[in-house]
Amino acid sequence: MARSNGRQLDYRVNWSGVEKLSERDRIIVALDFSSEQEALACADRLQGIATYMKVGMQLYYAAGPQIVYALKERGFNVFVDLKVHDIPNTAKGAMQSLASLGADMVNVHVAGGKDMMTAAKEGLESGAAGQTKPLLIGVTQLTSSSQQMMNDEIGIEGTIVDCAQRYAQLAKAAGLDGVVASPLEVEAIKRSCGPTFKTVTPGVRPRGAELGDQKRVVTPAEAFAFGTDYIVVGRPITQASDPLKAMRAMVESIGG
Ligand SMILES: O=c1ccn([C@@H]2O[C@H](COP(=O)(O)O)[C@@H](O)[C@H]2O)c(=O)[nH]1
Repeated sequence: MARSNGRQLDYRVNWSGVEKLSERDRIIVALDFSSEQEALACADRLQGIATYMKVGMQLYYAAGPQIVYALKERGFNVFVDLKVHDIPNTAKGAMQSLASLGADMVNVHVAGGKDMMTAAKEGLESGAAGQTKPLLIGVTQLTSSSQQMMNDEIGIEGTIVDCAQRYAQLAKAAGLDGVVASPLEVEAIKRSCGPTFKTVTPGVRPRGAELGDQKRVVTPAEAFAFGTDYIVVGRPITQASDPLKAMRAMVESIGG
């Protein structure tokens, strides 16, 4: 990801000029492992083909900030996916701490409300102290949630698309850079929040792959056709018998 004046851009500059980030560079690999060794072994296997790694709760709680430094040293962009959701003061403090890691993307739950998101943004800005601020992304509805679960268990009425769109508008009003949602909601989010408001979309599976706990699922090619900025893919790559082969097949499926 190229940067200018502390802003992250969707292109990078190389010897031949300015190059727009390819779809391959917009695949974020979710390193859901329980140790630094396993995570780095997988990341090293994907060197040269993957550029963006995600450190979620399982790995961060096991390996600590060191895993972020190790991935950055290897040249990867890093999304630290800790989904902060707390009172505004605590969310602000969490973001102040996270800002010093050198991550490229961090996130909060939109359900924490506008004050919490605003405080998180302030924390990130003060923690970054003049250095490049990571993208701040809000989680709308988890891709493991179904329409029925959202309505009957959580008690939110209406469709998931409407909910994701409303949460995205709230995230935008709080100054966030984008949201996590399913690719199925990207068109509605882009329509109401504009094309530069980022969408980061898990719930992506190659055709025929096991869905696991994901409920709102599309293929990588479909996700990019919906206009998403980033897809997040974990198990189809990391749990494959040959992660490099799985990654190559995915890159091929989206046209290289
Ligand atoms: O709504 C959400 C938010 C985050 N995730 C995370 O993405 C990956 C997906 O992994 P798969 O193995 O490809 O299912 C995982 O780390 C989740 O924590 C999500 O799936 N949905």
